[in-house]
Amino acid sequence: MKLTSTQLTPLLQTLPDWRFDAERGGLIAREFKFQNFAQAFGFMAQIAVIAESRNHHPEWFNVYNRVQVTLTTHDAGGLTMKDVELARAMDRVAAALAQQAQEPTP
Ligand SMILES: C[C@H](O)[C@H](O)[C@H]1CNC2=NC(N)=NC(=O)C2=N1
Repeated sequence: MKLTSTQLTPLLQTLPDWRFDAERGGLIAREFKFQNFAQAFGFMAQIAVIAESRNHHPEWFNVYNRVQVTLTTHDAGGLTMKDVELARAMDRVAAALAQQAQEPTP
């Protein structure tokens, strides 16, 4: 079910790296930047598994180490909790990859 603006406002505050855009009934967008293509593609591979299991899929665009993501729910004509939850999963996976990149190789 499409989130109302009253529901959306506090949820968007929990997604500070995402930009809300009112186009197409409402969408959120974020650009992720990784160390290289392998890490960007690793992110996409992890998210692909999650997206498939939830039957909720991102719109995204990748060039080298950048992944530009747009989330919306076409079926609902705007943003739903599925988008919020997928955004959270993306933030979590990207943060974990950034963390791993910091660690010295064993
Ligand atoms: C037919 C299929 O269930 C629908 O197209 C699903 C699949 N994944 C989806 N993903 C997203 N982001 N929005 C949708 O509305 C959507 N709908």
